[in-house]
Amino acid sequence: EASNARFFVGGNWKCNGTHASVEKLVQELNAGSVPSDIDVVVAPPFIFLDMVRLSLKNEYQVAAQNCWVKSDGAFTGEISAEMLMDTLVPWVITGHSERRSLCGESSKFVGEKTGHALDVGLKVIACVGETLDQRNSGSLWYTLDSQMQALFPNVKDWSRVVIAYEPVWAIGTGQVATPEQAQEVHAYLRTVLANKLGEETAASVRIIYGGSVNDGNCNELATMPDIDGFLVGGASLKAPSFLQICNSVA
Ligand SMILES: O=C(COP(=O)(O)O)NO
Repeated sequence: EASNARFFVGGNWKCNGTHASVEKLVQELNAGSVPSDIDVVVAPPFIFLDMVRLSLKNEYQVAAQNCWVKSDGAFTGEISAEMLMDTLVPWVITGHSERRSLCGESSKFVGEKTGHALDVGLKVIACVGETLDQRNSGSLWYTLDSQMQALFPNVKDWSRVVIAYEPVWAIGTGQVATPEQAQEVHAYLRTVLANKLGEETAASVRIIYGGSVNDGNCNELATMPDIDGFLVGGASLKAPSFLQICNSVA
């Protein structure tokens, strides 16, 4: 049973970086300090994962931004969960909305991928979130519920899962969800978990918010009872902002 820190802050670097910029970012993160009682996990592109894992100080952990749904084999271009375990990468992000939209990943596929990653031994940040159309057309709760229900048949060990709520309309737009909007969805996700797993397990699963988080809006968001941290995109590429966000949740 993983003994999880109460709060979790992830940094999703997405498809960004050069050796030089990654080296600089790692140096700046190593020069900074983060609270010891939170999990801080950065997700570089695959090609920089080993370099970052080896050069980041122990206060930080690393994640892959994705992995394949099956074990090693004839899957050209894919990286397997087994390879991540073998290279000592403990975390993986699954179901990011950019992969759902750009790579056609269905909730069923994300559920299977999440289950496989956990079965292999990884810890998973599983992403859910609605588009603006889904929110405005009244299918917000249906969308979130179906994304969550796809996880349950595959996930056996919820102690190694973090749920990231990332409204698509807030990702990369500067239009952050209000604390009330985020709390409303996080509370709903907590209820979905409780209905399936019981209150105790539901309370132990970190539900983190992502979508235009920055050092100016993180403090108010962090005060919400069901927001257990963040999954930060753009602001995670700037060490001062990311460090400020990490220190806002403690
Ligand atoms: O996709 C995101 C959020 O990105 P931004 O912070 O750039 O909106 N996290 O995984």
